[in-house]
Amino acid sequence: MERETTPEIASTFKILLVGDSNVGKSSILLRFTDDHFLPPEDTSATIGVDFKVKLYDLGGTRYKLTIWDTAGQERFRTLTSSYYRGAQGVILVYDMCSRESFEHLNNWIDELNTYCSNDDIIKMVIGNKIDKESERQVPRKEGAEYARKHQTLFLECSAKTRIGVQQAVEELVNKIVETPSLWRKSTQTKGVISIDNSVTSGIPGGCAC
Ligand SMILES: Nc1nc2c(ncn2[C@@H]2O[C@H](COP(=O)(O)OP(=O)(O)OP(=O)(O)O)[C@@H](O)[C@H]2O)c(=O)[nH]1
Repeated sequence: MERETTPEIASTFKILLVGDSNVGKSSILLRFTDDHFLPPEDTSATIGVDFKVKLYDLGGTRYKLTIWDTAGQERFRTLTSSYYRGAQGVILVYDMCSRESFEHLNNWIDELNTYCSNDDIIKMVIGNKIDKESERQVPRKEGAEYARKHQTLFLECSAKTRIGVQQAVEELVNKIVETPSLWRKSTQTKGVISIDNSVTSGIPGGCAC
């Protein structure tokens, strides 16, 4: 009988979730890693930073994703610059029912440009909560236009219904894989975090961004 072999991990990618408080970053992460959605009464604001690790197979190759969920609230953002270190991808999230969170994307892009010196980093803008279509404040077209202007990937999703979540991460990882200059550099550099499937409040690390 043939024995199945566990594929080797080809590379470890660090992906960040940033955006205003309450847009659904933690919910998107939970949906992606555990296919679960917490009701509003069970959610709480992220303090500092959390991350989850997920093994991810793409085109027969296995990658380890460390996905960092950063606090949207200003008062918890004391470690900001270190979040970006060693990241290959960043997901900028807004709530499509909140024009304010969409308009604040500029601040998040400014922060990214300030703290991340790696021009190759793959960016994706995500409009979350599309299950609340009747409360929409940001037309899809406007989100897509914004992304085009800033040369980022774009998707709308719902962490609640799971629509678009898997696709978002898949598109981002695909793009990272297609940009070897990003991850070759990082895997050759010491300090890439390697922690098994657990959620923990972490001290950000990794290589220089
Ligand atoms: N209807 C709906 N509600 C959502 C969705 N995603 C998140 N929520 C709700 O939005 C609220 C905020 O979600 P979080 O995931 O905690 O938001 P966050 O961006 O991580 O917030 P911070 O940790 O403060 O930065 C919670 O009440 C969630 O239940 C979604 O896709 N649809």
